[in-house]
Amino acid sequence: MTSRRAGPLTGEAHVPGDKSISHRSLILGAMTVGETKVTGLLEGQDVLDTAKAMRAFGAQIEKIGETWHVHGVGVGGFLEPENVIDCGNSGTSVRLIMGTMATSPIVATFTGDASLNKRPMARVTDPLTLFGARAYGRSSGRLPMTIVGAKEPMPVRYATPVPSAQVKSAVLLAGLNAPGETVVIERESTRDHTERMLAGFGASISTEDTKEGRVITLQGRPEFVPQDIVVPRDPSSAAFPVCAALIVEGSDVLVPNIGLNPTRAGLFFALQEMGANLTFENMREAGGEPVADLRAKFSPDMKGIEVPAERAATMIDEYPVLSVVAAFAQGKTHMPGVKELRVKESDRIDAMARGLRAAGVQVDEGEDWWTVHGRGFGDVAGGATVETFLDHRIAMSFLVMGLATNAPMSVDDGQPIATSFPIFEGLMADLGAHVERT
Ligand SMILES: O=C(O)C1=C[C@@H](OP(=O)(O)O)[C@@H](O)[C@H](O)C1
Ligand SMILES: C=C(OP(=O)(O)O)C(=O)O
Repeated sequence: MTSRRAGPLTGEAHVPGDKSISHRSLILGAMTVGETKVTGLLEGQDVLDTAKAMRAFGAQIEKIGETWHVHGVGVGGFLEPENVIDCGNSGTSVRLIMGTMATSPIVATFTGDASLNKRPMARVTDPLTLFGARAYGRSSGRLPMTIVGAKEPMPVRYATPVPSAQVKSAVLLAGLNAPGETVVIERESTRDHTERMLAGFGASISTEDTKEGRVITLQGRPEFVPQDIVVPRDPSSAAFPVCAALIVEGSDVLVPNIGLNPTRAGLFFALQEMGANLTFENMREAGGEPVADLRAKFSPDMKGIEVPAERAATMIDEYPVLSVVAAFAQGKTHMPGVKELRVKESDRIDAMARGLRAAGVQVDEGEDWWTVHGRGFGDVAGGATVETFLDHRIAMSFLVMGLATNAPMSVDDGQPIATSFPIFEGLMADLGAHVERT
């Protein structure tokens, strides 16, 4: 796919439902006897892979009109799947589902695509073995992997060694079918959708900020109550039209109804610190989460910033597109504390650095940091074809970049965009962007 400079971006961008909340709606619905109804579900491939997996464990899931109906089997009621569970490109699917089944007396084998089969799974299977589960994967904890669920699970107290909502969630979901109290301690707070949604389904869960970090305590074997869930729109998807509007001359784009949970909204504060003309309109509460309409306007005078390391977890998926905006700002944007970017769908520091350099932007990097040397508006060459390594966020970031570079930008593979943002191409075209299949 190729993108190139055109007129201003204008109008409203209705981005799809939140990916994290969509996965959790299906998984928690599958663990609940009765009917959970979900509207606004992200129908990206990652979430569809979670739906397929939940069916394999015994849940009934169907879409009628605009509503997804989930009939679950109850906590501890999972059936043993008859076949290998293919989670495609989705780390969230495989890690959360491994946790969910690890305390049931069943066996399941998981696999994924070439990207997912390279990603580390020991971070999840290490705590799951403490519950009594066993894991047999490829060397260094890679998929394909078989999990033998614990017959008599024990509750667990676990301090997560990496800042990861997927690890935290896997442990909490496993703790649902262990008798007694499961405790997760995270030094740096990560997205808290699992905690909020577990409470919504009726689990007894509490969170306390201590000097050890955030301590989350869950009582096992709850009686879940089916829910009606309205999924808010995804701030991680909103990032793309927002950042595009900031760098395309004359733009003025409204991105309505975006969830601004503080554990997710770090990018927008970083952009404001850079001097972006980005405002939150109509701030309100929906489903217990802060929500706003984002208005982004062309911002030719942005400056590079130091992004605080402690903010990393609140914007972890947004660094690729932030680095694109940074290329159009004056001065350096330094991004420390981001080692986790190296184990996403691709090594995102490496993938972005290669593409940015090919487009004429200087990037310095270390194991857990990187710095983009901004060239200022109007002075970014572009004209490169970039390898995306099966990573949707790399593909979308460079397509956004090409809307403002002097020469067009191309990505070798636009296919992965459908994992999280299947309507990206049409939505950008409706705003006036030139994004084409090549
Ligand atoms: O829990 C989740 O829904 C997610 C957690 C994050 O991953 P990590 O837990 O690996 O940081 C994020 O990158 C991913 O897109 C979704
Ligand atoms: C990291 C991501 O997803 P996952 O870990 O679910 O593959 C992402 O969507 O940017």
